[in-house]
Amino acid sequence: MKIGIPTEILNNENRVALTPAGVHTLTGAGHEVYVQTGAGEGSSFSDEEYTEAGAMIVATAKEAWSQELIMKVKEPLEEEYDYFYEGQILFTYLHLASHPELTKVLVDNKVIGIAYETVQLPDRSLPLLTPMSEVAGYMATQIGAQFLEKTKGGKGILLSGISGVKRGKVTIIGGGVVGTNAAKLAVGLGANVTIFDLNPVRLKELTEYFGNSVNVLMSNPFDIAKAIAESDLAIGSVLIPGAKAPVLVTEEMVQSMSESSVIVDVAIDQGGNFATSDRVTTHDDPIFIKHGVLHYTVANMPGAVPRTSTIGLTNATVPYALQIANKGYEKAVRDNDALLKGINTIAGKVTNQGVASALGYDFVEASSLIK
Ligand SMILES: NC(=O)C1=CN([C@@H]2O[C@H](COP(=O)(O)OP(=O)(O)OC[C@H]3O[C@@H](n4cnc5c(N)ncnc54)[C@H](O)[C@@H]3O)[C@@H](O)[C@H]2O)C=CC1
Ligand SMILES: CC(=O)C(=O)O
Repeated sequence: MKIGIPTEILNNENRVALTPAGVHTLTGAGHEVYVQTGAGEGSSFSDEEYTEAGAMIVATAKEAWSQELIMKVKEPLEEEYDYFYEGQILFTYLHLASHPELTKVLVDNKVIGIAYETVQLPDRSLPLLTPMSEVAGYMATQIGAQFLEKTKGGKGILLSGISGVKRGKVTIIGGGVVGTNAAKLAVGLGANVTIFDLNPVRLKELTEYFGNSVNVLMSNPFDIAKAIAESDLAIGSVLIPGAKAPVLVTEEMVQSMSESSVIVDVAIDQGGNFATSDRVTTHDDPIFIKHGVLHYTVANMPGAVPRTSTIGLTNATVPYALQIANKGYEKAVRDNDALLKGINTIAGKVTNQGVASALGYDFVEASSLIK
């Protein structure tokens, strides 16, 4: 199969969909990989390294986009919509529930949109989201700690505290991959950490994992309101796969936070968990202030640590890309239910229940549209 790797064009998106090692695996299996010149630069992979791994370097985005299978990192931007064509296989993060225009263009052009974030194993885990969630979880605490510094606009709190001075409070809503990694770093810094989750099994796992170093609580509006009011740093990491993110922190709760506290709404890529997260920010200009609280709502946080993220992403995606390329997408998804769950659009239909409900499309089972 012919595989295209365009350069990412989102603000400070320095990741690329494949490392040279990933290219080597695909070309070794007999596929042709076309990498747009410079696509790996942000992750410190040169055109020469891609060539050595067996890729062909192409000069333009159009050439990369005109292949059969397009592998990307982020959801396409408006400037890229003209590259869509009927039957094209697009394998990338899509987050369609919060992107109605992109959904319409994919549907109108009958693109086969396979979203990394909805590929789901039988145990309900999300193997192509997990590596970037690990990154974003660690970053959420790291970034939150930085923006609590007075020089960055924060209230001037050191999360660890010092002898004789109390430590900072961190509240994490959603104890999945992002939430757990955010908590690991916050505990490491010595903060007073509370995690909320709704799933009793997950609550038990978190309690066993963290012991007494974290307060693990059942998610409900009453206790979330109390925790948020006392938080120096609040992190949003609740996901319902495919669907628009649930808003669990109301505007009133944000108003109850003290001046210059910090919110990092990691779930912003699906719309965000805070009622006040009304815009997506960029790495160039990551913060806005509402009710005196700093909001960080960057939807491509791992783009800031591209070397780690590109390698982690490629490790996860290549086995699936190989199945699509070796068998063709129809047989690949028939043989692998996890990959079937990744299909969000096909033949002009929306095939993810969460996306269909969020955007008002009829939901059609992907399996009914696969030969
Ligand atoms: N902004 C960025 O750059 C990035 C954003 N993300 C996003 O972060 C979000 C979280 O991702 P993961 O941690 O991988 O998901 P996950 O599926 O591992 O975790 C979600 C957790 O939310 C819990 N949950 C569901 N409903 C809840 C409720 N009402 N209250 C409390 N908890 C509830 C689930 O039980 C689960 O433990 C996703 O939207 C993902 O796309 C991930 C990576 C990068
Ligand atoms: C998950 C996602 O959208 C990202 O890593 O940018």
